[in-house]
Amino acid sequence: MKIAVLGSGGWGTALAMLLAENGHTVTLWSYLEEESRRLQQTRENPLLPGVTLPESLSYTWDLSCVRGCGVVVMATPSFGVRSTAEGIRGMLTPETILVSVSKGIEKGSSLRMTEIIRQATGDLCPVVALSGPSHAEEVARRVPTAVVSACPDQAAAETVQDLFLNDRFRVYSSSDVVGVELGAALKNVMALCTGCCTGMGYGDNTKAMLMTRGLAETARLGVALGGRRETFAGLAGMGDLIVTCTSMNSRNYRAGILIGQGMPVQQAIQEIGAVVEGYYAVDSARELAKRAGVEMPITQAAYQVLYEGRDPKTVLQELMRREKRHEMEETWI
Ligand SMILES: NC(=O)C1=CN([C@@H]2O[C@H](COP(=O)(O)OP(=O)(O)OC[C@H]3O[C@@H](n4cnc5c(N)ncnc54)[C@H](O)[C@@H]3O)[C@@H](O)[C@H]2O)C=CC1
Ligand SMILES: O=C(CO)COP(=O)(O)O
Repeated sequence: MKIAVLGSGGWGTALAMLLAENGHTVTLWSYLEEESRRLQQTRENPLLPGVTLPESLSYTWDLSCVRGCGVVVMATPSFGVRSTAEGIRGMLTPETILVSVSKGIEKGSSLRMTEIIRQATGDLCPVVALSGPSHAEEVARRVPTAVVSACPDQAAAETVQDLFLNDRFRVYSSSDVVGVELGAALKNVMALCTGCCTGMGYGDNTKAMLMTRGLAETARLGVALGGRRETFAGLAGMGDLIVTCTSMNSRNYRAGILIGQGMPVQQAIQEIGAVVEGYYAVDSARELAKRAGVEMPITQAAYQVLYEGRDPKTVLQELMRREKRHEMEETWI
């Protein structure tokens, strides 16, 4: 299969490697010409240390590489998804399958990634979300990993499942694209929160509390927006939450640690040197929650720290002092 991967950050590069190793003809598109030239010359991506890119990969910074591709993988940061999708409109056919691997919710519109792609490309092709606990650094090193391929069009989800599957990358299929995409976007917010508490010197108890209650509020929003409750117990929900809130590979978790240690938010994001999606998602998630009438106290707390400059210790104290509740009093898995 001829495949274009759009976005040569850590994740786009790791997935292009995997698809090339699965025998596909893969072109890796970079947003910046110099990034593409550097990849071609060095066959290394500094975001994936110690990894050599396969010889069979092709590189370009020209979006017309999508012409004639059976599958196009959208792997830019969430804020670049709309413009990249608009750039390939007119080069697709109804048979093309688009795969979204970006994790976020668009600022302003509060649309999920597959919704943006469908809108920007004229709703011509099926759009599959591929998500789950999968740090690029580990996938590139062939560490056994499992993800989920989600689309209401089951045939498209299964085509993508087959393309990516191999003996170190296991892919499940799902029809719950809403649940899968919201789990992906919100776990980044929770990783910023758990990182922040780690940075402030709190321990494993605090981390487990935020992860568990964070998943509860994520599922509450997801179900209100049409996702399935069970999805949040799966790879794109609990699975990705675990990997992102516990790994030093996580950009969100590491940014949270720096913020918890007292570094200003923008400086912490700069310091990470790769996209910190939770920063963008928190604003849109808060907006979605408001519209759906869903309570999301941890997301709200994250917003106050990230956008209003409030002291994280005070915000955590306020979370702890909320009115007492029954644990299972609301929608839960
Ligand atoms: N890195 C990882 O382990 C994983 C990342 N993801 C998701 O994949 C997406 C991409 O993440 P990474 O590869 O880590 O990002 P990254 O930060 O490594 O790479 C960003 C890339 O985007 C390009 N870029 C910057 N602005 C752009 C724009 N306006 N339009 C298009 N491209 C632009 C940069 O040139 C760079 O190549 C994110 O949504 C992330 O949440 C998902 C699973 C794993
Ligand atoms: O989505 C990811 C792992 O599944 C990557 O998480 P970070 O963006 O926090 O590194």
